[in-house]
Amino acid sequence: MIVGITVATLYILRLISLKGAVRMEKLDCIGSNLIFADYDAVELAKKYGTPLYVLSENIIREKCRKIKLDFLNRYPNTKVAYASKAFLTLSMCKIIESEGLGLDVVSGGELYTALKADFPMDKVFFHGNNKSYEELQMAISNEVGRIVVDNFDEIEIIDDLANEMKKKVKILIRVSPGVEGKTHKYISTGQKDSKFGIPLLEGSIDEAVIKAIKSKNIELMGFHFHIGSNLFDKDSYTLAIEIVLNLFKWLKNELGFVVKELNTGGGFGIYYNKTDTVKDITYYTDAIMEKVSSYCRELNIDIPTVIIEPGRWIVGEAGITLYSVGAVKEIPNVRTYVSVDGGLPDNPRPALYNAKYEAIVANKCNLKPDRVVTIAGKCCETGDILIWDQLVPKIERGDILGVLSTGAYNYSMSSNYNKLPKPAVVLLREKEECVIVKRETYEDLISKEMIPEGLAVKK
Ligand SMILES: Cc1ncc(COP(=O)(O)O)c(C=O)c1O
Ligand SMILES: N[C@@H](CCCC[NH3+])C(=O)O
Repeated sequence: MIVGITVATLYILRLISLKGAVRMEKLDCIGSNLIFADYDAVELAKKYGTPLYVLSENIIREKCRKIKLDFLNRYPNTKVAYASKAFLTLSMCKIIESEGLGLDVVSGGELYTALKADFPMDKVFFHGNNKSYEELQMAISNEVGRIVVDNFDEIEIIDDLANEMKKKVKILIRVSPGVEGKTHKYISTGQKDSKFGIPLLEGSIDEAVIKAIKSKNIELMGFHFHIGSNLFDKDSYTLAIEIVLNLFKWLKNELGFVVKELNTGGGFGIYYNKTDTVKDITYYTDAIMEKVSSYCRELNIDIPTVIIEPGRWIVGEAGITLYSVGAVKEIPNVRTYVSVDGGLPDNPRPALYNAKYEAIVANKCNLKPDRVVTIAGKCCETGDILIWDQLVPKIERGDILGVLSTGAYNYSMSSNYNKLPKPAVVLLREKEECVIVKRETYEDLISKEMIPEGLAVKK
């Protein structure tokens, strides 16, 4: 771990940031090397190889603590479940558990990871728009805190399974409020035309609610919505809250049913690049809590427990990915491609969502960026471009590139396309770094493959 920054370095940093290279928060520069969360990025790359996912435990914990301070401690009857799809390993479960937060899981595999990490099951929210019988059985037998039901069918299946297993299952019903998130189309979920949740505007919700209330095996605790991901405006949350609270009012008046919980999902935006105007967490949470309490008062209904489910906000900025630069190809008057030793398989977000990242040349952070290049991955795909236009200093084979804000939905969405082994994940701890996921080997890549006898070629 590195301690102390020279005045000269700070001056250079200020110069670089003034030139608009990258936002330098959590980043420093000592000599020529990039320091991320107090660790020398070049040394990490040397020690563990590249590509390498690097995650700062301190930053994750700071985020958890901020959420506790600014949300849980300020508002009674609130809960936070970390959306584990953003990044989930056994170690991450331990961090989240020790910070006292809950966990949102969305598959048998995520639930299995939480179970193996001994995560308290009563703090787990089990999501999914197409949970299998096996997954539901797994969730019910392990007594997860809440199953977040996505469709009418699922209520019937849970009812039957709970009856067989002699369990009483606490559920939330996920609704789609008909509010579109201002984000990439592929990560907007709250609109009417969505595969997630029961549409509120169609009346089909009444049937689902009545079915759940009537079941002796189910306890309907409340409702859930998630409008979308990487949102920078609060208005979509408050609009959705109004719509869902009207349902609460209807349930109270028509069925005498008092809703106890409202889960308003995740989706709080983070810093990826200079164009993002990042908001404090309180921008969202204060608006959510203000709307819930004022609108409940207006409707004369009880204020429910409010649950939020941030994923990216907790882990996204805690991660960087380190790559080695390989081929540099200049096409005069067109562009310069700088290829790195990873790409789409370790970060599919640029290709999937046109996500815009920023990078810094980790072994040359003291040099003034003076040219614009395109950072390409090594996959056999034209679309495997990590960053289209990145300002860098002179860059060449052997340089180390750090791509920022890769803590969320990079490792968790990684693949072995082109049979590239997945990178290791290194956790930067208070005193020393630890490998929390080993780098895959070529042997790992074929470890599950089998050759049927008849295919053997005689030699
Ligand atoms: C139901 C649900 N909750 C929470 C999240 C977390 O989203 P984010 O990581 O953007 O906070 C997601 C993912 O989009 C989700 O689908
Ligand atoms: N995978 C998405 C977020 C999750 C969307 C699921 N509701 C992303 O990388 O931004």
